Amino acid sequence: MTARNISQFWEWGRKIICVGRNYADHAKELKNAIPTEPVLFLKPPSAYVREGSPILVPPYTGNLHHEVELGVVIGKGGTAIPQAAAMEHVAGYALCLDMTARDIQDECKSRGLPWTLAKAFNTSCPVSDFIPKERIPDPANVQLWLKVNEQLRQSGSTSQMIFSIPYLISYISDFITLEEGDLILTGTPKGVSAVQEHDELQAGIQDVVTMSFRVDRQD
Ligand SMILES: CC(=O)CC(=O)C(=O)O
Ligand SMILES: [Mg+2]
Repeated sequence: MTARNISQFWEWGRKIICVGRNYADHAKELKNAIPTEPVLFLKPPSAYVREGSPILVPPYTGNLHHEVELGVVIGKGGTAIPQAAAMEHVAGYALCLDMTARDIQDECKSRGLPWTLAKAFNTSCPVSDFIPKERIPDPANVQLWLKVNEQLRQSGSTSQMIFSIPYLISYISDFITLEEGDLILTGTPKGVSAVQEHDELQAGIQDVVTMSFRVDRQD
């Protein structure tokens, strides 16, 4: 059996745990309350898409939004991980998009239903190459950006997060055991907006990584 390599964690079939409303400026732009505890939801591993393949607009949405986010790749699993030990469980990072069918999410919210079809569809998690932990020595202070057709839409620092990465790892692992290869999406800063078929998205983490994706309509 060939050994698995964490640098291809998206092929492992592990969980994607997403944190919502972790930036006050984004919570405000969507007129959501500032959370007092992390808001969590999941994407399946089938949500991953890599550069070279398109982001597909599901046929049931008319308002697909980009959300650029720092992803944290778990290298060592655990349950009830104390905050003080949380960073020992991190193998590295990835730049991610939390693609969101905003119209469907709004409808689900108003009807008290889960966000699954708004957040967990195929290609809803574009992901960059794996970034080893050493390349981002201070994940609490890196700049994320996203452009649509060369126009800057999102730019924000992870220093604006409401809940820190150690807090999130500890909080999540109290309820959901973390496993090697899991990915945590840590929330998006303000500037989310709609994308259309044929748009070109580019995103980056300051001088660490960039990635590009084309948007296509799903047949
Ligand atoms: C309202 C949202 O879609 C929450 C979310 O995903 C975020 O990043 O914030
Ligand atoms: Mg998000």
